[in-house]
Amino acid sequence: MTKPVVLVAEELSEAGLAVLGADFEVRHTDGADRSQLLPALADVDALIVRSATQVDAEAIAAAPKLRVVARAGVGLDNVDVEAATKAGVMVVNAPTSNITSAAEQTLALILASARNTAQAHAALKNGEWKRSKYTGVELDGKVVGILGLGKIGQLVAQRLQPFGVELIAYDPYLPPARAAQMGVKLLSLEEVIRQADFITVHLPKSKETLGLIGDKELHEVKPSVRIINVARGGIVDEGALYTAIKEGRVAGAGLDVFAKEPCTDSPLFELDQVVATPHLGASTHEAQEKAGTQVARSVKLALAGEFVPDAVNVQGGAVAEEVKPGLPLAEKLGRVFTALAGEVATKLDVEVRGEIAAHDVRVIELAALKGVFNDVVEDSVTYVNAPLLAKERGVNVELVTSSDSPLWRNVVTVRGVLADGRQVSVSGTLSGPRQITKIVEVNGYEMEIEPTEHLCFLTYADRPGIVGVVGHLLGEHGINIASMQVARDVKGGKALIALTVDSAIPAEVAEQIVSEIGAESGRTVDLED
Ligand SMILES: NC(=O)C1=CN([C@@H]2O[C@H](COP(=O)(O)OP(=O)(O)OC[C@H]3O[C@@H](n4cnc5c(N)ncnc54)[C@H](O)[C@@H]3O)[C@@H](O)[C@H]2O)C=CC1
Ligand SMILES: O=C(O)C(=O)COP(=O)(O)O
Repeated sequence: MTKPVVLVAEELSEAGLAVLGADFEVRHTDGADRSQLLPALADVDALIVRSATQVDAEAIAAAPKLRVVARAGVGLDNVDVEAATKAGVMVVNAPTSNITSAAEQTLALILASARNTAQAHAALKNGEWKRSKYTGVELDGKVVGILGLGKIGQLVAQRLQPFGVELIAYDPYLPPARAAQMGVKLLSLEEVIRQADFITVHLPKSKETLGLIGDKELHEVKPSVRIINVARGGIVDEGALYTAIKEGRVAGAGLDVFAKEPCTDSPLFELDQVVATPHLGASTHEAQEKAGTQVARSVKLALAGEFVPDAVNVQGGAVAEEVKPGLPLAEKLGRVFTALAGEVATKLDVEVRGEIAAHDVRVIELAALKGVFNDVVEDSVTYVNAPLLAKERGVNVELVTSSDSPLWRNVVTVRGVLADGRQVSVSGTLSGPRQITKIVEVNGYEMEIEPTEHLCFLTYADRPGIVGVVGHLLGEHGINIASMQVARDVKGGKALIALTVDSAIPAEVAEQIVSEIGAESGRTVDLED
């Protein structure tokens, strides 16, 4: 059997590679070099990157087998998550792996900026003993403004507390009470900018944050302000910062990140007030070990078809052990539903009843949707793009849960309303100690069949002789019946035959059966992949 291919496009820790182990074919490439990256993507199942590889729509299109993109770190601004989602590709990151390192790097740059450490060091190594030129400022008693009080912003706040600073922050998405618990006062961006002696940026790069600190803002700061950016280049406009420092409107800056990286020739590097590092926030042994092992674990889970807690483009929370067996069941029910419906429903309810409903079962809804669209679209359908496909087709999906399940311990139902108002439903359960998949209801008829690869459902007017005709016609075409069940609403009313057969029933045979028994509907379902 060929092993899944994992393409490592940037440096990954030895510990991360060790977690991948021998079950995968691990290949390496230089992700920053497009001429290497794009051809290398042709047959890979997983891609591992850091910040230097642009995983854009072009890269995703170049990887038809790709199932997961793993970012060994935090920022996902180099990954087109939307394009990945459309292609059904899972995106994961390692959200806590390097936050301590990034926070410590922030402290290093705040202190270095306050005390001119780097500049004095360079001068001394150059044979210059200059003391007054490098007179700095204390942190004690100063106001530090944190932009983005998320994971790293909070670690920075904690670490700054003992320095005797006053902490203020701008983060409209954080409850003020949470900030207050940490001794941080939440203010508007304008107030933070006006009051701070140090401004430290810990925002994600997005349309809203790009250029957030630009020329206008840099005209409103205290001239003594020092600006630190260990988040993403471009959130502080580099041109505006250069001019502000040159004009004495900003006292200094500590920069780890740049709008375009690698960056070796920024005009900012000419300024003595600027201390800069080449995106080293996450570059510690500890952070790299954590990032490498976390993403390697996620890649393994993703390629094993398991739910991945760190996936950023899969809805739903952690999956309880009790819920896991329900996933293939729900997927199968989704496929049977589409075969029965013959079209995409306008309204779809995924009902989960019984003991498992006590858990977070949102993933069951995903699995059902995956099944519903499996035979509808050409592209591969995954937990990632299934909700998107439903949305694109205007299907109104609802998850209904209830602890009440009178007949079965747990039962999952996929119920839909079609464009002409018809209702279609199929329910299933996992039965007995061996947890055998059973279909227990179709369109309101109770039954108990084991869904094998080939199924057939016939609805007709209840009368004698039908089973014989169906058996005879199938026999004539060499199709062996594995099981058959007949259910009806009332004697002489509407009846349903559910069949499992050993080989696919060709369309013309199904049509012949429907016509000979005058069936209201006949649906065949082929569940093999
Ligand atoms: N220099 C380096 O090597 C590293 C840089 N980073 C970067 O640090 C930044 C922060 O990372 P985390 O703290 O882990 O992220 P996070 O998601 O935990 O925190 C971001 C905070 O920003 C806030 N926020 C988001 N959009 C906002 C907006 N438009 N206006 C105001 N606030 C907004 C959020 O509410 C959140 O509290 C990211 O840009 C990440 O890429 C992360 C690790 C290492
Ligand atoms: O994790 C992040 O967001 C970082 O900026 C770290 O980037 P890196 O993995 O060092 O290229």
